[in-house]
Amino acid sequence: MHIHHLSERPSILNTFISEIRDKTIQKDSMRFRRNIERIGEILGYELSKSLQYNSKTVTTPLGSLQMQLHNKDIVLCSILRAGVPLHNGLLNYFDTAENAFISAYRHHKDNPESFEIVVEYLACPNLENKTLILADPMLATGQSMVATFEALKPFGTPKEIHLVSVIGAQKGIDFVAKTFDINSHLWIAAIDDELSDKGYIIPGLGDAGDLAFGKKLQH
Ligand SMILES: O=P(O)(O)OC[C@H]1O[C@H](OP(=O)(O)OP(=O)(O)O)[C@H](O)[C@@H]1O
Ligand SMILES: O=c1cc[nH]c(=O)[nH]1
Ligand SMILES: [Mg+2]
Repeated sequence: MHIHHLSERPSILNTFISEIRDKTIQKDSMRFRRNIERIGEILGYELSKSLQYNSKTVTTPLGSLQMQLHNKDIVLCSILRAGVPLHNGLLNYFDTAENAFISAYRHHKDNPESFEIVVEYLACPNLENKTLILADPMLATGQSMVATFEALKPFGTPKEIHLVSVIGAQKGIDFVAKTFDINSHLWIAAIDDELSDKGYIIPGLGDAGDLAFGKKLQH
């Protein structure tokens, strides 16, 4: 898997990452969602440099020219709930993409430190020969990404796969790198070293779904 760690080189991206991490600024949920969306726009722009382009004729009022434009074969799939603002950011740029949504949540049985990933809702177009972008802002253990990938298999074989994430733990990245094809890509804004016993990224940012949409009751 090709790993593109985009904050390795400082840019305006760091401002948005610092705001979603900052324990005071992140409490403004509208700003939190918008920052995730802005990061999605930046990750989408960087990802776009690796897509396939074809020469197309563009006609202006004064003449015409050839331009390299990307194939409109993208399926954008995000994992509910925290994936929604990241999805919106990517869709701002890949505005003709087809869309897929999947729900994956951590179900804690008896022990709060152990959980399984439950996939319940899935709406997906045909993936055969498409460019699949899988988006989830947090890549902690990597289990949600892998469970999603498994659930999407009956919908066809994409010609290329791009994972997009905001913050990842090195352990989770190593796990997904083992599962996904060697030619797939991970576009990630920041990589942290640690994962807590409860599967939280350290220093991370906390619970992205709760910060974007509010606390949920466990059921
Ligand atoms: O890499 P993993 O260990 O699988 O963890 C990452 C998952 O955790 C978060 O979702 P969460 O379960 O908190 O659901 P939510 O979006 O509804 O808050 C996040 O959005 C990922 O889907
Ligand atoms: O640190 C983490 C891990 C999983 N999900 C989150 O929202 N945050
Ligand atoms: Mg959550």
